[in-house]
Amino acid sequence: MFIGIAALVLAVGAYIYKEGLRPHEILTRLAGSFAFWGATGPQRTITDGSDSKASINLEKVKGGGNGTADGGYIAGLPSRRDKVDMVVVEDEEEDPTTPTAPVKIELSIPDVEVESKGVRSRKGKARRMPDDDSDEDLSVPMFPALNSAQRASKPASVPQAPSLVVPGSMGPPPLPVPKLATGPPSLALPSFAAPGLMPPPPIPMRKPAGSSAASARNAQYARPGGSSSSSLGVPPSASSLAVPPSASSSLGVPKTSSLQLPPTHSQPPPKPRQKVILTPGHSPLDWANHQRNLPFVPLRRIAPSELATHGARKNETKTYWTVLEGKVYDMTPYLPYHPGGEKELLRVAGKDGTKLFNLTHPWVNWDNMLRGCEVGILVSENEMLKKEVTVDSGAGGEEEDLESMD
Ligand code: HEM
Repeated sequence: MFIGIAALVLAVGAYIYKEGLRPHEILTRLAGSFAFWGATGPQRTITDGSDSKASINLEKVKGGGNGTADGGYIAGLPSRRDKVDMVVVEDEEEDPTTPTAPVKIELSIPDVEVESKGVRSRKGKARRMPDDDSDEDLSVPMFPALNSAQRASKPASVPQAPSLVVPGSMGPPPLPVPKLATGPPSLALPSFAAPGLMPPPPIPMRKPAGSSAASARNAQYARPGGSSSSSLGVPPSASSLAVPPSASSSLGVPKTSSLQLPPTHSQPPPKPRQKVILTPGHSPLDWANHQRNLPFVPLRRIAPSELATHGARKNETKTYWTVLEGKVYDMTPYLPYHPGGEKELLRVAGKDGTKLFNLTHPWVNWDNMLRGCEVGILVSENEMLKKEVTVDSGAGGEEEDLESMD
């Protein structure tokens, strides 16, 4: 009896020392302990009168002299917390001071959301709660509570039943957690329980290629025969980082190097700029000023045959026309202002230049730039013939019809 009391006092002292409790905290916990031990019979029943958020925090108060590592019984510390943190069950046969009868702790908490993860014995082995009358996971979490990494590695807990029974002698099967020290009582905490010595979080594993949405997106860039860039998840834009063949050969990089990204043929290599040196006074700003001073030309219908007479060759008119999206422009005054040079501009003289224009510089606002150069709209030969018939029959003027078409 005396030894038992001494051991109890030692355990309490060690517990207070370990927890660094202040006097008022000790009193609070003691009060909780008395309330817990005040239960009668071998079964300890803790009932929270409230109907929600009631919980119990069970901690060891008696046993081998330290808080968690070696022996001792459990102190129930009812509190208003949301979770049951731990239930530590003593191995009865190792502590002669405790009754030999199995001790059952029953928590009767109606309508309480209790999250429990497991039961840890005095030797540190976590035990699963035996299947109760329900198939829910009733195990209580170990103390200290699992860290986020440990929680993540466990299956999600299910809501707890209002009644929680912890048999003292017949514990649930052990959980795969590190074993606690079983030597003489000491204040040494197990590695996973020591503050600041929590196991590091698991290293995030990179998902295998092909399983993620990103790799699925990259799959569309994969070459037909399959390429290393798709399996590595390298976006096609990264191909610009590849060593060009000429450089790699001069650097002595073997062409079959696995480090070299495969060449992509999705886009042709960019052409070097072909801007010409314009004669002074022919800058874009000069053209803007010059365009304002161009004489107004009444718009009219123009057939392809007439357009062809304003081509680069066999041109007696000495004016050069082109068509952009159905509009006929006399680009003669613009020739010396064209940043790409007269020669390039004359490639579309006498024909529709829309396609070549858009292939070269689709960003250029031709409609604005050539507004003063517009001479008419392109119509087919048939339409020109019809119109001539109409004009001959005296049904209105040609220019009026063109305006109504606009
Ligand atoms: C007919 C109306 C055209 C207009 C109003 C026009 C206007 C322009 C303008 C404003 C630029 C400078 C673009 C810039 O700096 O970003 C330019 C550049 C150029 N244009 Fe045109 N252009 C025309 C037709 C053509 C055609 C038919 C060709 C034939 C391929 C052509 C070939 C070029 C070239 C090679 C450049 C130099 C591109 C560069 O800066 O690298 N242009 N043009």
